[in-house]
Amino acid sequence: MSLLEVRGLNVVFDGFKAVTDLDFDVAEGELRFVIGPNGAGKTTLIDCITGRTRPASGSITFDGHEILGRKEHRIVRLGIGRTFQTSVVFEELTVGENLDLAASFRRPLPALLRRRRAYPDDVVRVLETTGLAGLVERKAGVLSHGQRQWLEIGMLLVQQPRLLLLDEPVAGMSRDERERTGQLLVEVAKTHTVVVIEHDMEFLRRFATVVTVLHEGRLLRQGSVADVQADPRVQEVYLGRARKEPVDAGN
Ligand SMILES: Nc1ncnc2c1ncn2[C@@H]1O[C@H](COP(=O)(O)OP(=O)(O)OP(=O)(O)O)[C@@H](O)[C@H]1O
Repeated sequence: MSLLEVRGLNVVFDGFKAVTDLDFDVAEGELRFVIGPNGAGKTTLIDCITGRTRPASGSITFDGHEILGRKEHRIVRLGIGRTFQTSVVFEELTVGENLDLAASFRRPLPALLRRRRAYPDDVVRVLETTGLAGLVERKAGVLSHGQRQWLEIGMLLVQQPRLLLLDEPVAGMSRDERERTGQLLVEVAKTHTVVVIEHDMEFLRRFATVVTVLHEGRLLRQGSVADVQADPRVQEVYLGRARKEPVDAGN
């Protein structure tokens, strides 16, 4: 049984079919990449999984339980965390405070109200995983773009989700930042299941194993990076429509 199973998903916005008959499976421990040109339905898929958008029909099970129709905060509590394309950090708080606040989601109220001298173990662990330990007292508002993205991933990790859904985590990053992010995702995927929406083909070639390609709300292709790049339909979709980044067959 897959950790996440999407079956026959259909999403309609004012008569426009954004997602059509989509099946999508992710096994526990996978690091899965989802690509597709603008408007392919990638974010809509994540919105359905997280309870933000209600589909017209279909089924989504997480660990065998139907989650369609559940409220967003209940889905978070089941262990599904997501990042957004826009940032959600508190700029006036430090890196440590942002993580502590995110972690407090799992703590009882008395622990929240008590002033602590040191950060709790889960926060310290995530500071190390994300490479932000040296910036713990830095205000989030002055972080670089990459550091801010790592903080957001950290804010998910302290909530101990089983499944992380990341929406374009390397968009706007420098080459170095992309490399570090890829390594972070590989590290995170050792203990979590991770689904990453990403356009950057170089990043995919470097870090992806299985890639799901969506196009106009449907599953176009799923396979290894090499399979996906060699598929003429995928090339057509990217070369013919997106024109942003050709999917070349070689490397
Ligand atoms: N709330 C909404 N109301 C109406 N149409 C919507 C809504 N949300 C998404 N859409 C439409 O549904 C389609 C799929 O959008 P979605 O954001 O899922 O695409 P995407 O693959 O994530 O694209 P991008 O790479 O541009 O983020 C698009 O045509 C979009 O305009």
